[in-house]
Amino acid sequence: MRKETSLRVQGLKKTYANGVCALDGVDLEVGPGLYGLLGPNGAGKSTLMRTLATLQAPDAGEIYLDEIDVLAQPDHLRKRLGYLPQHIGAYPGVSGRDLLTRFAWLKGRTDRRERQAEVSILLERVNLNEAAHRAVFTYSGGMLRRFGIAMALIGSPRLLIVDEPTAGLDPAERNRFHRVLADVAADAVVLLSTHIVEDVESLCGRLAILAHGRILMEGSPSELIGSLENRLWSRVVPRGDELPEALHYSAVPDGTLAVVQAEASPGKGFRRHTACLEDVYHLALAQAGLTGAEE
Ligand SMILES: Nc1ncnc2c1ncn2[C@@H]1O[C@H](COP(=O)(O)OP(=O)(O)OP(=O)(O)O)[C@@H](O)[C@H]1O
Repeated sequence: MRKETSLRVQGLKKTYANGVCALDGVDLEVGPGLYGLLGPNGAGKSTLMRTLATLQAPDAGEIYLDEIDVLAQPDHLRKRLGYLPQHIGAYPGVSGRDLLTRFAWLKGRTDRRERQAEVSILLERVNLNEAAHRAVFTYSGGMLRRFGIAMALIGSPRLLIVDEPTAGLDPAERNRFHRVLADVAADAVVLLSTHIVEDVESLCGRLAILAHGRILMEGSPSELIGSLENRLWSRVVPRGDELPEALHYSAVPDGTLAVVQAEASPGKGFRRHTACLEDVYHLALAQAGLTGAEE
């Protein structure tokens, strides 16, 4: 039986040459299953993902995979890593099966029969069997993302890093993609970076909220949501009326829904609001003195 994989990060810091501090002392502990990394644009998610994938070095901090020091021994992680970046390049004319076969060869699958068998299993797993003969550049956005997962899964990685995978996917493709990820997470550590709160709420056993290069909150969706129980109120403010100060606002057909954090009702027209992960996300940003997207 495989030993359970775990990833541990301590005090990770990264400041780019232009002076932007993208990681400001990140601590994380991630076990098997799907772990969500949620944060606004510019929070430092991709920097953290690239650093964990050993594609760039941090200025300070430590990364351990299964108690092995990754910065001292990057090959230990690389041999066990599957990485799906934000963008997959285009490969004109090459079919899905051929491209995957080439990547398998590059990853050291030198035995032809084993390579072919692994490629077939992966195409099946991401539901691309029927499109395997088609050129990859004809794939839809969703098919491309699933193809990316198949590429990342060559060699059965124990750590899969997935950077903002569902942007631009229609609901059916998003669901298909989620099922593939959940299936992979059954026996690997999957780190999913996104700014789509619903993806994390429905998929991830644990999550961290990152902003300005710092972890603001960490826990399971139910723990984090539970901490807001009976503390939220909401009111639909008709269009044109003055908005109350609120944790966050969203457009609804009759005007604007204002969600407020308060121990007792903040005023006329407010009702108890059932907390969801989006409320937690906004609270984390508000407590850090931030709102929505960062400059
Ligand atoms: N190579 C780089 N050189 C200089 N600054 C960079 C570089 N890469 C990222 N940054 C800056 O570092 C900060 C964090 O960027 P990063 O891409 O890690 O955030 P993110 O959370 O992935 O954002 P997004 O959701 O928009 O992709 C941003 O302010 C960004 O402009």
